Amino acid sequence: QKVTHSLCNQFMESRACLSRATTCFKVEKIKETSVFRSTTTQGERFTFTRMAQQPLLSLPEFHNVSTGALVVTEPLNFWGGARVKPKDTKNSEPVYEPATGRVLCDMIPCGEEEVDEAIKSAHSAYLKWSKLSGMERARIMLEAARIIRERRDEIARAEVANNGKSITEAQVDIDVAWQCIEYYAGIAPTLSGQHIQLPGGSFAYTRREPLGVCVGIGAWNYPFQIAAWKSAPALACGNAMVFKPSPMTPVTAVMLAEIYKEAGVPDGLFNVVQGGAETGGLLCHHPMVAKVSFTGSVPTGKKVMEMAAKGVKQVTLELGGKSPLIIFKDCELENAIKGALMANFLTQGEVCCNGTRVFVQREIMPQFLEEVVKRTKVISVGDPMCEETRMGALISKPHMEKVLGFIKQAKEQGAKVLCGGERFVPSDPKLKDGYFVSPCVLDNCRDDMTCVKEEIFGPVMSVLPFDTEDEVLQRANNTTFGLASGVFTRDIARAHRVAENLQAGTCYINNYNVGPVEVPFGGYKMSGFGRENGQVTIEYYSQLKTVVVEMGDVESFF
Ligand SMILES: NC(=O)C1=CN([C@@H]2O[C@H](COP(=O)(O)OP(=O)(O)OC[C@H]3O[C@@H](n4cnc5c(N)ncnc54)[C@H](O)[C@@H]3O)[C@@H](O)[C@H]2O)C=CC1
Ligand SMILES: C[N+](C)(C)CCCC(=O)O
Repeated sequence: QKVTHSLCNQFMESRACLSRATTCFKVEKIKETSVFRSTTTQGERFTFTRMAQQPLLSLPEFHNVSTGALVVTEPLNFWGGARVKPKDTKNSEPVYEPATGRVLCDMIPCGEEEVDEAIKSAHSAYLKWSKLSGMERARIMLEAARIIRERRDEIARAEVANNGKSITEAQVDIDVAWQCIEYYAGIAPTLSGQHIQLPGGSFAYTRREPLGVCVGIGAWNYPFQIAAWKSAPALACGNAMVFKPSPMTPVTAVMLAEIYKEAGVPDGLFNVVQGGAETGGLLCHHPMVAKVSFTGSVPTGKKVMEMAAKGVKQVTLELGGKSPLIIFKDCELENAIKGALMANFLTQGEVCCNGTRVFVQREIMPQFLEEVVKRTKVISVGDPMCEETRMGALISKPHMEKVLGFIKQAKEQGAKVLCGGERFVPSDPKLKDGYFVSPCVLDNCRDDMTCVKEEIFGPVMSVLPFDTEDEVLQRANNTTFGLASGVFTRDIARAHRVAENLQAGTCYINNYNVGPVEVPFGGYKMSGFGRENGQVTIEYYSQLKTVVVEMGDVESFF
């Protein structure tokens, strides 16, 4: 209510201010884009965004929601500027709150007709949005970033209820989301081409143009943040987007859609369709889609690429990893220990770039293990809505069982569990059916064990001893994945040499899992291609047109 009032006031003030100035400004409301444009008597154009032409869209009130209390009943699809009720509820699937195992809402997948409607809605918005200048797009995006900042807590709480991660982490995720939108808003006005001089006064220039309708397909580990990482560069370049969240986390993407709408984007610019593999397939095959950006597993990534290949659509793939973290004996041990914990236990270990193969130089192994185990044992696992909690619940019961299965298999293959690795039942009775696993450190690991080769996507750190730099580099690179890597050492030359020789899209030196939005993120090898974040991502959401201009006569051979 408070927000609604303050924005309405702002709007009324803007209108009042403009009507006071009617002698110099002709005000015209451009309905479709929700951008108010005014022309001065001198004919200069002045555009500003604001926005609330109607009472603001209602976001569910998540402010004080506690674990076990939220039930989501509003439709979770969004296109044409509004939430859309599903046409057919027959394939509905329950969505669980990971911390309690209780049903939070139903995920009702979109069928062919709905996907088609969403894509057509995106296309009509694209035709308007792509004609705005970068500055005009930027203003609206900055407003979206501001609204996210203002609603950080309620979005974070919804994310916690749906994903199970701790509120502290969810708040950071929401911050990263608005920072990403703010960052690309800053880049939007800088998009430009080149001017090339040719003989006889002729010349050519290049224009950076959008692709059209882009599809985003998200994973369940960072639901809101992934939607922002994909939509921000897409929108900055002048594209529209249809986003499909994971069927396990359908709740927060639609909040982003409402926020973009409130900020002033044309209806249809950012749409949400719910569904799983089938809906994803419909999106990838649709002839009006120009690009697919996917985050998820390697097998699904391959399918997405195959489907996109049929329509020669561009693809960005953010896939899994089994990243190495190399800790040399000359490191600052305290930081290396903190780095190893950050590399393994964020979001209950469900992070694609986690450094889950921790290579420790043999001489410092005893001190390293002692400290890491001591600190892992005191990680507070429990109610993810509590500020004190540091680790919440895994995404689903089957996923929890899969993670526990990996740990069992590791033991059978000779690994030693130094701590954790069991289902954890918090004392609070409402959490007794939650999907909690105590964070686990595995010793006595070998490179050929399943826990060292495969992505577990749970709170499991595998520790491996090494002796020399050459040996550890060879072992670290002996994987089909290549998303991230890390090295802890005080030797500056070694740090850069190791970074150069690790086959991965990111190498962290003396830290791990920091992800400022200014920095490109993406994989080598089977961890995918294309990048998210950073300036370079503009290249993945735009195309270059060359315009050649003849200033003389045509020279013809004929
Ligand atoms: N790179 C990353 O950040 C992530 C990696 N993973 C890995 O993947 C494993 C399985 O997790 P899932 O969520 O089941 O990943 P997934 O790869 O099956 O699903 C990711 C997204 O793709 C969609 N999808 C599934 N099949 C599709 C198809 N045929 N066409 C188009 N879209 C399709 C899903 O609905 C979801 O939105 C995890 O255990 C983990 O190892 C999972 C989540 C994130
Ligand atoms: C951990 N962080 C935020 C740096 C990267 C998350 C990427 C992902 O798993 O989708």
